[in-house]
Amino acid sequence: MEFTSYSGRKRALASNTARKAEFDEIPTISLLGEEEDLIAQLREACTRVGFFYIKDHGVSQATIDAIFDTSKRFFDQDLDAKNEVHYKKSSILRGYEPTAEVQTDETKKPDLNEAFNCGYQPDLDGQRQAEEGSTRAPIQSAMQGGNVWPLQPGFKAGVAAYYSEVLALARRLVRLFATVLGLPAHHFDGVVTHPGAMLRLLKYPAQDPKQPDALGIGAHTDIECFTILAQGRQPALQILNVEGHWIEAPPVPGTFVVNIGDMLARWSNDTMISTVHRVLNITGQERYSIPFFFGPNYDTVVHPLETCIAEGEVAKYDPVVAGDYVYERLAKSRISKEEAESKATLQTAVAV
Ligand SMILES: O=C(O)CCC(=O)C(=O)O
Ligand SMILES: [Fe+2]
Repeated sequence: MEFTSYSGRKRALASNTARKAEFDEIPTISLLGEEEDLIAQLREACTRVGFFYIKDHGVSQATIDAIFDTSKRFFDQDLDAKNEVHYKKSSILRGYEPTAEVQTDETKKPDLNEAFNCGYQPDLDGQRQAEEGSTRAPIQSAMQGGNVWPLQPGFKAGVAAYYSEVLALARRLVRLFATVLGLPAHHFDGVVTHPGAMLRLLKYPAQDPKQPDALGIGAHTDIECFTILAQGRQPALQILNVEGHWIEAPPVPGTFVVNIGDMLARWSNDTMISTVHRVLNITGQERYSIPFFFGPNYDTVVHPLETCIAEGEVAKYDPVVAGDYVYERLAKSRISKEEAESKATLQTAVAV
């Protein structure tokens, strides 16, 4: 058996069922660790597994509990209220995704989850700084546009509180990852000022264990640089390890799951690995989760870093504008090719 992800990579699949992870198969890393040790642990996790838990991350439990509560109240509304912010009303695929409208794995049925997506806007960023006038010509990307917000009282405030805290954590991870890649810690600071960072609220129904062709979310690799995932109480996330076995990544109180996405794999010339994962919720109960997908400012040109190309090696990927890459990948599992092609802003000149 084989699985081909959107990035074109093929991965071997040994079987279709998941087993419990062996101790240390998905490492847990404390962010309070001493810097040198922390970098060594992150290097190991990012280059060998692509998935790990972080603890002592600094995001308050009260904020996490509040966003899960906000999420539940959003999904509890009737379909008409949720469809007011349907993602097809947004030019950049933000808003509400009803169940079975997104097909992440083309070999399976559409995903069972319902979702709500929103992206960066300055009032969600507690660390925002006035930007200095840039001298370079602006690069347009296909992700130009804004969020859509439901009318639900307290929704935006609840999202903003969580988004701001998790964004600060993401910027901290960016500096640690820069160090892991042999760069100065502040190397990426200038390209994460208004980052392509998408927060996604997810609700998975309890699925029929006898219908394995429909998944909560089909097997995939994430699009952006890395994901910080808050899991609710139900274990359902599975990751495909290097031997081709599905292993469970259950929720662990006090932790987030962090995984590397395809954009950072490209940027690091595959030094960091983007690991296939899926959600199969056969717990008999509804499941909620909240991933935060972090990437650079959408106008950033991402091409393999010199420090990641060893002597005698070549860059494995062509340059991409971050926003174009994200739009193209989101569109692939959401809208028809014709709809995507008719989008005027997609005619972006890639100036390198
Ligand atoms: O819900 C989860 O645990 C994971 C969700 C996920 O993989 C995604 O939205 O990309
Ligand atoms: Fe994912």
